Amino acid sequence: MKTIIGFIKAYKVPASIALLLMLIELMVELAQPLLIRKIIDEGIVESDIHTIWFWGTIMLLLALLAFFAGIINSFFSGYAAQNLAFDLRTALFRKVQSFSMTTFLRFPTASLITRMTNDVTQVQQVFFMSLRVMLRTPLVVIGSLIMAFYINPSLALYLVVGVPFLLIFMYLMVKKSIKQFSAVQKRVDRINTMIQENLQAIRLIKAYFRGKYEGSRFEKAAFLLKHDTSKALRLMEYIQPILLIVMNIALLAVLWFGAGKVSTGQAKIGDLAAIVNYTMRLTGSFSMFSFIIMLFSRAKASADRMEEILLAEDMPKEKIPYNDVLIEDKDDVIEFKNVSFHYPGTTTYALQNISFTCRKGEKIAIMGATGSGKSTIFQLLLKFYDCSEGEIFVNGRNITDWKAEELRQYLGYVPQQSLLFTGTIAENMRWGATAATEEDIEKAAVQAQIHTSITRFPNKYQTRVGQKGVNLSGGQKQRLSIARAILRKPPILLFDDSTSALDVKTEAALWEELDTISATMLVITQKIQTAKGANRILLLDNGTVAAFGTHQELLGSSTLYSKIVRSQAEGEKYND
Ligand SMILES: Nc1ncnc2c1ncn2[C@@H]1O[C@H](COP(=O)(O)OP(=O)(O)OP(=O)(O)O)[C@@H](O)[C@H]1O
Repeated sequence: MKTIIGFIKAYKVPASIALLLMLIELMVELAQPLLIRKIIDEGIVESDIHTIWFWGTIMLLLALLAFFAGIINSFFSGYAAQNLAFDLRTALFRKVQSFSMTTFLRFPTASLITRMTNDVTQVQQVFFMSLRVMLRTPLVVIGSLIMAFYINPSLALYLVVGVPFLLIFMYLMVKKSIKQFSAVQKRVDRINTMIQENLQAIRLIKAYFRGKYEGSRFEKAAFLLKHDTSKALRLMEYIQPILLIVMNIALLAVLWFGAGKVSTGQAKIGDLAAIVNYTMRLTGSFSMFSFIIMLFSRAKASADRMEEILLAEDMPKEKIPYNDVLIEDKDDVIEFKNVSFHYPGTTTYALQNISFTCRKGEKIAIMGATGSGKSTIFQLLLKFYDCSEGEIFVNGRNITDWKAEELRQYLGYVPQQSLLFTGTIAENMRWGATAATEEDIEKAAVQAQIHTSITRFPNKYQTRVGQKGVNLSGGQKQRLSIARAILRKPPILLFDDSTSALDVKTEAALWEELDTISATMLVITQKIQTAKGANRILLLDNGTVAAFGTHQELLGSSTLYSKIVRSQAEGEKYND
């Protein structure tokens, strides 16, 4: 909560103005029964029409003052609450961007989305309501009690009896409901996860005819959300009647004993009317509490969830000085020295004792069965994770001495899954190289074998690709991702099975073009044909190096490699 309060502090000026205006409303509210008392005792009882007119006009003017104070209060409260929501959302987004991969994977994506949307809205609403009415409610309670004592202490005592009981009762309710609303927000997370997964996998669901099954899964999650929300709200439903019972008993006592005092002359009729009026306001404020408790409990749960993100560990601050100067070219551009690695939270090694070197300008193919650790090699090279054991050198410098930003400028990465952003083709290509000219873009597209396809679109490079590039084929998306990486002209290119969707002819043409680029390349592939085009092949088996050498060398020395070659040759024969 402390962190969120830090954000609120930035709006102390508009919030203070709003609170000041709210105090004006409050004072008018508390003055009304006093004025009523005056009108009854000095006007009605004394049959003085002038006094009735005078105090009646004052009452009207005060009501107008409260009306305008309320309008201006809404403006300032709205301004502060909207800006708070903006600040929280952007801070959360920036924080998530700064996460290390380990921290990022700790939070389900849908939960991050809920926290940046729904949770922020909960806090925004409560902040607005606090400045408008929430803080007024306890003040009305305190103010009404003080005024009642001021008018007639012995009658006011009847009101005081119930208040401590109600306060303790409400404290216990808040404690319980915060827990229940945290559970509700978790259910919202779950629903968001399901929606996200389903919309992404809509083709698969249709193809497998699993719409009904997914529908019933969603129904179950939606039912649990409804169930938990009702449970949390039910708690609130108990509060209202209990508050009303206690306060109505107090009101009856005031009326009963008040009537006695009026008849014996110990109190005036106006006093009794004013105290009854304060009691009604007190009751109204207490019943507002149940609503406030609900909003507050929900917002507290949301604030805690946001705080979890804001205080989560981000990438360790790098103490390495930024090295703008191009690093001296070394013959061995990449070197893995006895590298072992297991993902955080697991004990099984994804890579074990990996050693290999890649020379400048060389193209190395990385092969191996699925799960053998190929992509993990790239994850380590990109410094998404630190090695558990061993060392990695890029251009002779240990990557622990590379600033992540500098290293990633040096590496062009084409991920396994082609990801495109909503925008035009040109925007997608320029995404990693903002200074690229139109000629640069076209050249990269030609090299990536995508230029001809792009020119066939009516708007060519200005064609918009939908969410994740839905209007492009798998192969087109892969080539666009490759074009995006080579447009940055990095000295090292990493391809993670990025040509899997290409036909043999297009892929051959692609490598012919890419081979003219002077970059060093690491190419993860499943295809012997692609591997044959590389200078050397690194064959992984269950996280270890099974073989490393040229195609010919491996044919002679590695039974695993020969087996893969034979099986793919047979597959091709079968295809013919
Ligand atoms: N984020 C992660 N957390 C825990 N384990 C992981 C994670 N990513 C991968 N692994 C595990 O590490 C091992 C190597 O995975 P990796 O993705 O490197 O394999 P791969 O050879 O690239 O497979 P594929 O060809 O299917 O892409 C696998 O056993 C995998 O389950």
